[in-house]
Formats: sequence, C-alpha cells, structure tokens
Amino acid sequence: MSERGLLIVLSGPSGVGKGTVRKAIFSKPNTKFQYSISMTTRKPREGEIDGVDYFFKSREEFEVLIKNNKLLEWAEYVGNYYGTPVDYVEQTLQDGKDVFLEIEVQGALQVRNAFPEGLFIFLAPPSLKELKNRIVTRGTESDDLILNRMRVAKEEIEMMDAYDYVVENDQVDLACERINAIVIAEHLKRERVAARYKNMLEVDF
Ligand SMILES: Nc1nc2c(ncn2[C@@H]2O[C@H](COP(=O)(O)OP(=O)(O)O)[C@@H](O)[C@H]2O)c(=O)[nH]1
Ligand SMILES: Nc1ncnc2c1ncn2[C@@H]1O[C@H](COP(=O)(O)OP(=O)(O)O)[C@@H](O)[C@H]1O
Repeated sequence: MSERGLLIVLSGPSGVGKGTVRKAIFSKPNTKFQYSISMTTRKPREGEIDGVDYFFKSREEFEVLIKNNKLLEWAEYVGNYYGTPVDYVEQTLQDGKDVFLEIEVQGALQVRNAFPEGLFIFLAPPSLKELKNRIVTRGTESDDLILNRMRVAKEEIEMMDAYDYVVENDQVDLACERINAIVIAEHLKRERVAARYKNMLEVDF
C-alpha cells in the first residue's frame, strides 16, 4: 500500500496573492499536487468553468452539503459560501497523492483542527502598504471595502503563528519555489521519522 499523501494548505490575507501563486504552481507541468476544487455560491466570473475553477452551487445546495457533512471546512466570505469537498480530499490522500488547498484563513483554522498533521503555509505580503496596493490595483473593491479588507487583513496576519511556515510573496516565482522547497523538505522529514519508528519497532526487546 502506498503512503498517505500530504495535505498542503496555502492561506493568508485577502489580496496577498494566494490565487496568483496557486495558479503559477499549477501552470508548471511537473507539479505533482492535486488541486482540490472548492464549492462556492459565488457567481462564476467571465471565463470561469464549473468543475474547473469551482463547483458553482446555489445557497440551498451548499447548505445541504454542510448538513450532510460533505465539507471538510467551509466559510462565508464577502457574502458567499466557500467550502472544500471532504470525499475528494480523503480519497486523494488515501491514494498517496498530495492535496493542495488554497483557502481563506477561517477555513484554514478549521482544517488545522480536523487535520493537525497537514502542512500549513501562510502567504505573507512584503508589507501592509504593499498589501493595500495589491487590493487597490486588483480594482475589485470600493474605497469602503478596501478599508474593511485592510482591517480584516491585520487580524488575519496576527494568526500567522498558527501556521507551520510563513512564505513571503514578494515575487510570484520566488514564492512558488519556496513552497515547493518546503513540501520536499517536509516529505523527507516525515519519511525519516517514519523510518526511525519502523526500525525501533523491529528491534526485539
Ligand atoms: N474557506 C475556504 N475559502 C476558500 C475556498 N475556496 C476559495 N476560498 C477563498 O475564498 C476567497 C475568495 O475567492 P474568490 O471568490 O475566488 O476571489 P479572489 O479574492 O479573487 O480569490 C479567497 O481568499 C480564496 O482563497 C474554500 O473551499 N474554503
Ligand atoms: N508577488 C506579487 N507581486 C505583485 N503583485 C502581485 C503578486 N502576487 C499577486 N499580485 C497581485 O495582487 C493582486 C491580488 O492577488 P490575488 O491572487 O487575487 O490575491 P488573493 O487570492 O490572496 O486574494 C492581483 O492583482 C495580483 O496580480
């Protein structure tokens, strides 16, 4: 039987570049992670495809998923529900493949409780000023909402201690390299620990 895969969770404040970094990681042909496509009640944006970018659901459908425990975690974010399908994550980990989640911080904390053995990576901005710049240049928010986002971002940044690693997203390519290096190192560490316990148990006493 193959080893269980690693659950990798990338999270961080709104506007830090989670979506951008995740897309850059998955655009590389040698990426071995399996991306877990989330469920959302947000309306599809132009060019987004159901079952590729998200599984788009009505609020009623999403609430049934919550009730039937079909979500590993879920959160309401800017008026819409977002959640991770538990069956896909469980099955893929059992098949020995690494699963990659890109989710906001409330959801990441829920996953931490359910999967303490997961690998939690916090994507951090080079500075709060640069974070504000990114939210402003993305151009999806009004001035009021930007202030609100910055307030939430400060609270979110305070939670970085709950993560295993903090990766600065100064440049997208560098952030991707750091994340890949962390995953490789984490696999080596876990294999070494597993081997040491196996040896210990095989010795007669
Ligand atoms: N908790 C949780 N957050 C998610 C999930 N999928 C996406 N998100 C987060 O939801 C937020 C909004 O995503 P989206 O509507 O695609 O807009 P974006 O701000 O352009 O990335 C982002 O912070 C995503 O990381 C999920 O399954 N669970
Ligand atoms: N390393 C970076 N340097 C400069 N701009 C970035 C970087 N990473 C992301 N951005 C930009 O910041 C904005 C927010 O990125 P996005 O991926 O939507 O963030 P999130 O998914 O965390 O909300 C986008 O306009 C994106 O192009």
